[in-house]
Amino acid sequence: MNEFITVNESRTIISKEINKKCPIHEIYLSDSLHSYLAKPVYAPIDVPNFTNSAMDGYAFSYQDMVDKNELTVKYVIQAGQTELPTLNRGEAARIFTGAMIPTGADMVVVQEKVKVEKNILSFQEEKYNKGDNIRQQGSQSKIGDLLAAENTLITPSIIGMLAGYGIEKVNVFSSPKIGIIVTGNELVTAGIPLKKGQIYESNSITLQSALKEMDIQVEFMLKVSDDKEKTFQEIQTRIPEVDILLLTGGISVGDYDYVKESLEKAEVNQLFYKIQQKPGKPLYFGKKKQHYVFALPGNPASALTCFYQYVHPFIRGLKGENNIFDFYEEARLLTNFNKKNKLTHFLKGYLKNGEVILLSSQESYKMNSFSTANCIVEISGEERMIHQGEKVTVWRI
Ligand SMILES: Nc1nc2c(c(=O)[nH]1)N[C@H]1C(S)=C(S)[C@@H](COP(=O)(O)OP(=O)(O)OC[C@H]3O[C@@H](n4cnc5c(N)ncnc54)[C@H](O)[C@@H]3O)O[C@H]1N2
Ligand code: MOO
Repeated sequence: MNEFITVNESRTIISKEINKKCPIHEIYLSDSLHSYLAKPVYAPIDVPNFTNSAMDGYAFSYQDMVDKNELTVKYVIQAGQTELPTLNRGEAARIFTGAMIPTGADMVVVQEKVKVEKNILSFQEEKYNKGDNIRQQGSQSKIGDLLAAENTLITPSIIGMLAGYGIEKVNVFSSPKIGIIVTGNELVTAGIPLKKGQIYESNSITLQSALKEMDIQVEFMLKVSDDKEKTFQEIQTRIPEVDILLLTGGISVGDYDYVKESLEKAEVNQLFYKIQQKPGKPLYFGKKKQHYVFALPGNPASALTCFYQYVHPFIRGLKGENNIFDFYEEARLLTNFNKKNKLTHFLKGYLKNGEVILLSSQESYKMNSFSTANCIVEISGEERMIHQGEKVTVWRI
C-alpha cells in the first residue's frame, strides 16, 4: 500500500503542473464564455458615462422645489438624447429612465408622485430629497478602475458587465487540445451485436461529453486492441498531437495491460501512478515535454470519477484557474457509511439543501448510480463507521 501516494499528494503534483497555463489569445467578448481572463480588464470609460435618470418623471432643482412649490415643465428629455437644454430657475423637464440629467436639475421625482396640469408641476408629498432617482456618472466605476482580474472565469454576467463598457475583445487562455484512446479487446461499438465476452465501449463517449461540457472538442477518439506494439505505436504517435492524452483501460497489472509499459517506452515521465483511493487506484499521470498523459482505469465509473477529481481540475488549471481543488463544500450525510479500509472513498451522491444521500451501486463497473448523482462525496481517514449527520466533503458534478 505504501508505494501508493495519497489523494492530497496527487493533488499537489497536479497543482504544480499548472504553473504554466495554455497560450494567450485575444477573442471577441461574445466568444469568451467559460474562458479565463489572461490579462486584467480596466474600465475604458466611466459607467454610467453621464449622470442620468433612474425613473420616468420630472427633473428639476431641489432648491427650486423648496422655494416655489410649483414649476413649469418646459422641456422633454428622452433616453439617447445627446443635446440638452439648461434649466433656469422655476423650470422642470419631463424626463425618462436613462435620459441625461440637464444642467440646472439635481433630482427626479417619479411621475406617479406629482401633479401636472397645463405644464405646471406641483408636489403632493413632502419627502423628496436632493439627488433622488439620479444615477451619477461613474457611480458603478470610474475610468481606469479594475473590472475583472486575471484568471477570472468569464460568465454571462461578466460578459454583460464588460459589454456595458463597450469592450469588444478580451485576452484569454486557450483550451488544451485533448485526445482520447480507449484500450481493450472486449470493446464493441454501439450498433454491432455483442458476442458473449464482449461489452459496449462507453468510456470514450463519456469523456467526450464531459469535455464538451467544458467547451472542448476532442482532437481524436481512438480504440486500440490489447496489443503491445499497437498500444505503444498509438501512444508514441499521438502524444505530440495534443496537450493532454487521455487513455482508459490497460493501466492495471493484468497480463494484457500494456499502457504503463508503452508510456515508459514512449519516454513519458511518470508524475504519479496509483493513488490510495477507491475507485481509481491505478490512475497514472505523466508528462513528455509539455504534453501530459492521464491513463484512467478502464472501469467506467472509475474513469469518470478520476476525470472529475483530477482531469477536470487540471484542464481548468491550464485554462487559467488557480485554485483548482477549492471547489468542494460540506454536507451532512443522510445515511451511515461503513468505511472498510483506509483508502479515500469517492462515492456517488445526491446533494440537496446541504444534505447528501449516498446512492446504492457504488461499484466501479456500474454506471447507474452515476447517472442519478449530482455530486461525488469524498470520505478519507481510517476505517470506521461514518454516522448519519456527520459532515463530509462533496464535489458537485
Ligand atoms: N490483480 C489486480 N487486479 C486489478 C487491480 C489490482 O490492483 N490488482 N485493480 C483493479 C481496479 S481497482 C481497476 S479500476 C481495474 C483497472 O484496470 P485497467 O485500467 O487495466 O482496465 P481494464 O482491465 O482494461 O478494464 C477494466 C474494466 O473496465 C472495462 N472497460 C475498459 N474499457 C472500457 C471502455 N472503454 N468502455 C467500457 N468499459 C470498459 C473492462 O471491460 C473491464 O471490465 O483493474 C482491477 N484489477
Ligand atoms: O480503482 Mo477500481 O476503480 O476501484 O475498480
